[in-house]
Amino acid sequence: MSRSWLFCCSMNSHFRKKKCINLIDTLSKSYSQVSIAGIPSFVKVVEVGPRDGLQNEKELVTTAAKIELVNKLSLAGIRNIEVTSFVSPKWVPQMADHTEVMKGITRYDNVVYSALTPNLKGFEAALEAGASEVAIFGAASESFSKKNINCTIAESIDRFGAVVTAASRARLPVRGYVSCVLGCPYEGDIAPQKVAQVAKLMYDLGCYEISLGAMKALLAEVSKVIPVEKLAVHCHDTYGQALANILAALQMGVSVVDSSVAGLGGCPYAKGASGNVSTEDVVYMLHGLNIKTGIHIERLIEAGQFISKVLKRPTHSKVAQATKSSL
Ligand SMILES: CC(C)(COP(=O)([O-])OP(=O)([O-])OC[C@H]1O[C@@H](n2cnc3c(N)ncnc32)[C@H](O)[C@@H]1OP(=O)([O-])[O-])[C@@H](O)C(=O)NCCC(=O)NCCSC(=O)C[C@@](C)(O)CC(=O)[O-]
Repeated sequence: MSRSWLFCCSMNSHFRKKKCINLIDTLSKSYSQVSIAGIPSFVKVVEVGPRDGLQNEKELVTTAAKIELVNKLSLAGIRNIEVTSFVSPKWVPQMADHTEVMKGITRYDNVVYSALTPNLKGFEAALEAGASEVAIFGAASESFSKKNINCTIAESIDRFGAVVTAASRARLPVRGYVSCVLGCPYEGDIAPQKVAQVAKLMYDLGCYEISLGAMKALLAEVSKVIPVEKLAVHCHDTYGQALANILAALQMGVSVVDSSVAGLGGCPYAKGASGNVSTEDVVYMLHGLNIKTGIHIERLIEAGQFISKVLKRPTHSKVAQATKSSL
């Protein structure tokens, strides 16, 4: 397999571009002989790049570039895109243009355009701007909750309750995030039982899906209180373990994976947390496992190249790097 790859990389530029993409497909298909028991046949990929990926950028990314990124991701076949967050611009200046971005994107019927909403004020603005889904975001760590949304876990559940009630009235689905599921940058280890407790509170409020950092022990605990088909995994690649965790989660029956194009991202209130796992690498692995996603990897790589150029930095996606080095 690696020999074919090297061969591909030594071909002339135009031919190489097309060929390498084809080779990605060929390589992916060749994995289809590898069967792993219990993994799902389709995975829903939730693209968080425009929100989680960009929120921590110091230099303001233009509204036009954000809109173009979302449009490119829609065209790449992504069906769930987290477009922005309706949070305080004093807390996250990069997301201050949430309304313009949400209103400026081209909408496709079969794509869900979601936004983070920490409280009722954020929810009302997201609804007015046309979000098709919202997400509330809590934490399994008291310290992180305080740093990130300026309230205790118990207070956050009260605020989220108000958002879920309003969303239900407006018939908008609500997704729930639990941060710090594999440890907290301020508190260190977090017990899986604590994660399960917070996840259950959010699930009981009415979230249709709960997104977690992945890991076997953790999923075993949370899936005791929430059906596994209602769980999603949201991995940052801080320790280079994201794909391994995602694979472990797939084997445990999880079929929703969050990721960020070009591996953009990091939470501004999580010290040292590097980017999310890149969507290109996740999709490449999934296709390699013969799991369907509906995503066109070539267009996805182009979307990643677009935003990396805007940010003037190389992509973090290994698949995009490998493809680019052969262009
Ligand atoms: C939650 C608050 C607002 C509380 O912040 P606060 O200061 O406690 O809020 P407040 O209710 O006291 O209001 C203070 C000011 O904020 C305004 N305000 C109040 N709410 C909003 C709103 N929704 N939109 C816009 N403005 C708002 C409000 O109107 C007021 O304005 P002022 O009178 O001073 O001019 C703040 O802490 C905040 O915005 N935090 C967001 C932090 C954030 O976005 N973090 C990153 C996302 S989480 C993440 O990345 C993790 C995740 C989800 O990806 C999963 C993972 O990777 O683990």
